[in-house]
Amino acid sequence: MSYTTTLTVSPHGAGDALRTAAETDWAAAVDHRFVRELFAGTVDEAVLRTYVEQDYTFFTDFVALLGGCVATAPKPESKIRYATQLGMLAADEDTYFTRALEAVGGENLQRRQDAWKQPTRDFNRLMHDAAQSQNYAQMLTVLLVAEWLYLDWGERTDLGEPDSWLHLDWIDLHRGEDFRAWAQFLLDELEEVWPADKTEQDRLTNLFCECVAVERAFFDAAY
Ligand SMILES: Cc1ncc(CO)c(N)n1
Repeated sequence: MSYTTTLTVSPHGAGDALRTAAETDWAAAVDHRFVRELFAGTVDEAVLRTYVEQDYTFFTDFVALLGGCVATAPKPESKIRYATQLGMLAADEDTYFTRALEAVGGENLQRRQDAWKQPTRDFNRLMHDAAQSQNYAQMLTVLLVAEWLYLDWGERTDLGEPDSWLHLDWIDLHRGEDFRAWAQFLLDELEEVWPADKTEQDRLTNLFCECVAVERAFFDAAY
C-alpha cells in the first residue's frame, strides 16, 4: 500500500487493488490546484462559479444513482443506509448548492445539457449507465470513486483552513466522521459483492480508473 487515505483498506482486497491501479490520476486530483486553492480560500470566483454550476448538474445524476442502490442493494440495512444518505444530500448538500450558486451568480444548468463541459457529460454517462445496469457492483464502483476521492482531499490537514463559508462548507461536506463512515460503508460494501470472475473484475477495474480520470478532468475543466 503506497498511498494515504483515512479509510481502512484491507491489504489484499479489491479496494486496495483498485486504488493502486488508479493512483496517478487519484494523487493528481487530491493535490489539484482547485483543492489547494479551496483550502487557501483563493479559488477565483469565475472558477468557483463554473465548478459549482457543473457539479450541481452532476448532483442530480448522483442522487439517481443512489436511488439505484436503494433498489439493488442485497441487504435491507444497506438500502436504509442509502436512504439516510439521500436525506442528508437533499438537505445539506442541496442547500450548499443553492446558496453557493446565488453567491457566485451561477445558473442552474441541470436542464441545459448544451452548457455541460466534457467531464460533466462523461460523469453523467457513467452514472446513468451504472444506474441502468441494475448491477450493484457497477453502481458501487462509480459511487466509491466519487466519495472516496473527495474524502481523501477533504481530509487533508496540510493546506490550512479558508475563512469564506463558500470554500469551507464545501470542504466540510467531504470530511469528518460522518462522511468518512459513508465512504467506508461503500468500500466495505464493494468488497462484499466484488465478483469472482476475472473478466468482470477487469471491467470494473477499468471503470474505476475511468471515473478517477474524469474526476481529475472535472477539476481541470473549472479553469
Ligand atoms: C465531480 C464530483 N465528484 C465527486 C463528488 C462528491 O460526491 C462531487 N460532488 N463532485
